[in-house]
Amino acid sequence: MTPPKDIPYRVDMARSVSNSLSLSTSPTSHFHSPPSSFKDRPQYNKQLKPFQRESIKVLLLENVNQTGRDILEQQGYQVEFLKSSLPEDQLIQKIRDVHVIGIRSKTKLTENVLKHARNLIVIGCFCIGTNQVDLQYAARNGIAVFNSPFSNSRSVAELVIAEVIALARQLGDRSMELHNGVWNKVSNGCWEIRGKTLGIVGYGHIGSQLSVLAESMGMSVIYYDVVNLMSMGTARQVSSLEELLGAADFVSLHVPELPETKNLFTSKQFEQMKNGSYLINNSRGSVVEIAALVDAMRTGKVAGAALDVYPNEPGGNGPYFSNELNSWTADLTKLKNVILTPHIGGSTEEAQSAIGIEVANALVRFVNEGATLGAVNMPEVNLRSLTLDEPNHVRVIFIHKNVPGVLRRVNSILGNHNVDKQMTDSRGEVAYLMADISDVDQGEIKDLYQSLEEDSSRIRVRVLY
Ligand SMILES: NC(=O)c1ccc[n+]([C@@H]2O[C@H](COP(=O)([O-])OP(=O)(O)OC[C@H]3O[C@@H](n4cnc5c(N)ncnc54)[C@H](O)[C@@H]3O)[C@@H](O)[C@H]2O)c1
Ligand SMILES: O=C(O)[C@H](O)COP(=O)(O)O
Repeated sequence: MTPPKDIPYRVDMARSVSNSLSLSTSPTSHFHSPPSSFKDRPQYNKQLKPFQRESIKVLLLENVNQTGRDILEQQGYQVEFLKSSLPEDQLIQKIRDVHVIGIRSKTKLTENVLKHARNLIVIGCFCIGTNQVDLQYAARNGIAVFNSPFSNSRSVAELVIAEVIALARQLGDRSMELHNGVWNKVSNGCWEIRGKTLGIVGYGHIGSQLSVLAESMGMSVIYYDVVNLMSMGTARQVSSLEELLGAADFVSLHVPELPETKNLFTSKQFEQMKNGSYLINNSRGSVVEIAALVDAMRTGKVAGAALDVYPNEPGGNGPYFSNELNSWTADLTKLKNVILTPHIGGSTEEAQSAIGIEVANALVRFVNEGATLGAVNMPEVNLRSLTLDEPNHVRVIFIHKNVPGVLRRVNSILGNHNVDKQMTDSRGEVAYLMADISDVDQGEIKDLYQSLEEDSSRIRVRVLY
């Protein structure tokens, strides 16, 4: 593995550089050991060096909204912005030096990519889903991951409502025909949605929002979820997916990508659906086996489908939706009453603007203050504002393996100073300690840092001053 060059310390713009220590890496020092085993990593071999906010390098992929870019640039960070995601080899090159990366649903931050990220401290998913990131690997290497849990939920729910009506009225086909000069006025197989039953699979942020909208348009709503939930309005939770499929005229999927939701819909589930019902998938492409859907539509079992997500999706805009990407593409695109959209469920001005603000602010709080509130892979730890303007105040962040004896050792190190406040929490194998300490002379910061670095439980140390 490649060595880390810098560990981002908080930059205190008010402090003169001459007051600060500096951190540089020897060419022989190294980086994280294979995280799964938490093997001892070679120790960092460096001198403390504070760097300015301007030292923080941020890579934003996939056209992250301007709101998020503005927030990060206003901090003085170096922000590189790209409109699309990157293939793995290019991503590995780019991720080597950055401290922060912002992505959306396309960029795969696998172990193979992350192990090259020698300076990375935080990942921002400017979307809801985090399935594209190896969250465990990131946590075990002290890399926090943030997302925006519900800023695009309403946008997705509204799209589903549009799709329910569009499928019921075969709008896609009629529009396509007229674009091709064909007048085809039909009522056969076209329906009102009033009084029809919508079956929602996954009743979380999006599913429950959809429930409210559907009821307000006169639909009956049933839902299936693996947890017991409070129903919105007069919606009713059913006890099995099979029960839902046997009763719903429209089935809409809103589950996350998980091992349990992979191919949740295969020929068995299509068989269980009502004759002439409709399927809508705005969740993840892995949830539906498309070849089975194609079969179910050819037999007429399913009367229409709207898909926004696919097993393989292109990394950027262009003529890439072909059989090369997914072998069933040609079959699917020939079917009648199939609405295909390019993963735009959350793509509205409102959603993208809100996500940009939410995730960028979380990144700034983490980089500048170490706060992990809202992190999806780390314990949530926060302390009230830093008092670094006061002389000799330091914030210590110690991300470590969740094993016995660490607090005793760490507190004996911190106890040489005055611990003003401290918080620690753990999540699985990883624990996060944050402490504000005073009575620390500038000359003592290096020793403090190195003592923590040398602890066998250490995943990552940051000293903000
Ligand atoms: N198309 C898009 O642009 C778009 C936009 C936003 C989100 N999404 C996708 O939609 C998913 C759902 O979003 P959300 O915000 O509603 O998530 P959420 O976490 O709020 O809700 C998901 C619900 O699914 C339930 N669930 C999990 N496994 C299940 C299973 N096997 N069977 C039934 N229910 C199950 C959970 O208990 C939870 O209630 C996201 O994970 C994301 O992948 C897509
Ligand atoms: O997870 C999400 O929020 C959606 O899938 C949207 O992803 P996107 O930001 O890549 O459009």
